[in-house]
Amino acid sequence: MALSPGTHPPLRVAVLGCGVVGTEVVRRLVTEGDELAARAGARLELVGVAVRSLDAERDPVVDRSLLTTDAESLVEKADVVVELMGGIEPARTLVLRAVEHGASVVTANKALLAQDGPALYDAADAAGVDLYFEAAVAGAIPIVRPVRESLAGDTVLRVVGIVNGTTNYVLDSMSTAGLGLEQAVKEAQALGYAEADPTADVEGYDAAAKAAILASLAFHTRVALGDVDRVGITALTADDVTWAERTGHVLKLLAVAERARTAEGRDGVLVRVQPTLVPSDHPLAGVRQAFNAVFVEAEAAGELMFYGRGAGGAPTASAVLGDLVSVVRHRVLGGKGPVESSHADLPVLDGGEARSRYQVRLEVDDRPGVLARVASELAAQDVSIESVRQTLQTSGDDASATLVITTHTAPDRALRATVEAVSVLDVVRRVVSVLPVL
Ligand SMILES: NC(=O)C1=CN([C@@H]2O[C@H](COP(=O)(O)OP(=O)(O)OC[C@H]3O[C@@H](n4cnc5c(N)ncnc54)[C@H](O)[C@@H]3O)[C@@H](O)[C@H]2O)C=CC1
Ligand SMILES: N[C@@H](CC=O)C(=O)O
Ligand code: NA
Repeated sequence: MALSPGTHPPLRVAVLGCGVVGTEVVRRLVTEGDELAARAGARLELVGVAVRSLDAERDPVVDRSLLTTDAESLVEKADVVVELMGGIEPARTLVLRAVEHGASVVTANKALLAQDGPALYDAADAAGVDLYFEAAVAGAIPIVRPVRESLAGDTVLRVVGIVNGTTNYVLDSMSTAGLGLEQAVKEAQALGYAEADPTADVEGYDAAAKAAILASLAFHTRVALGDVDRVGITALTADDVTWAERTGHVLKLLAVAERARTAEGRDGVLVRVQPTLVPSDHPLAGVRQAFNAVFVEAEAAGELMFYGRGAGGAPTASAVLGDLVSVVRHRVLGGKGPVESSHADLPVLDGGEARSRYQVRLEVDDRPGVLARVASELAAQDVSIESVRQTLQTSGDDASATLVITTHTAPDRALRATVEAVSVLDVVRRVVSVLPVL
């Protein structure tokens, strides 16, 4: 059956939040109205835009007569609610209220989904409406739909990605333009990439929320923000970036979600976000500025890679509008999108079970026997060394050396124990950094 906007009454769309993404969603609703109607099978009538302030300066594309500060009443008169306010409350209450009133919901709010996803899915399921959230992970990149639908017949083994545009922009600027962290974050904010509070970006919470969503979809298991082992980028220094380059790597904040088996044979999933050394010839090393990329490894499909703009108003609006057309098509033709799939219910394993190669950088005394003592601590934990690089520094009479040790794959737990043992050796002045290597 062909979709015809002429035969279906218009569907009422409410937009909650008119910031970076909300403004771009409104723009496309206004400028692409005919085309969207033809694709969706009904006109999308924008019935209101919930804002905090009616007087704030706004892009002229936003019709001021549609603005309201009464979001609660707005959601009650909509067929589809597009939540772009961010944060937990009042977004959560408004989404639930929308669903209770029979509206489908499209949201970009990864923080809310990673905290309260199951309650929202349950409510949408009970009400027989759609909950779509492509924009919540990696902005414009289609990744939620491929994992949730295209790979529904496969077994996903691992998902590895750069899923936060702000931190990728910051690390890229530190490496290529020599910017400091603070200045780079300011630029990312000005470009509309950062969260309202950029701490969510630089401390890795935003990437962790996205990792939790991807892991839930990929492994048919509920994974929440608190299940994700998370390290942000705030402790990284210009020196870390330089050393990464010297050793043939690029520093990236990576999200990794994978199936794993413990030494005792227990199956589960591991989900972590951490600064990682990516070999410079790896495709993820070439992901620059605020771009994102996600690798998916599945049993039958093999390796898949998704790349594109992970942040910014217009790219994110693209994903929101795609969802909007999908949920409207369901309204027009009947039917519903996928519901939550959490039947596998795998345990989320402790981060200590993760296995990786590591690069450990130490500042040590420059005297005979130092390397042997450090190496024997690694051997004691069964961590084997792949390579060692030593650089001498002299300042007056003081001679020290930087030791960069790359290990073979080792359990995170063993690596941590090794680093602790090494750090108290009298010849070791400082453990400068410990980073996993992809
Ligand atoms: N900016 C980006 O690149 C991306 C953002 N997202 C997500 O999209 C959502 C929106 O992000 P942005 O547009 O960047 O944020 P923003 O901070 O630019 O916009 C949010 C807007 O919502 C308004 N708002 C907040 N609470 C409100 C309330 N109670 N009532 C009415 N209005 C309220 C704020 O005043 C602000 O104008 C967030 O969930 C964010 O995580 C997702 C992907 C990319
Ligand atoms: N702040 C986020 C926006 C997109 O999700 C980011 O920087 O990636
Ligand atoms: Na996406």
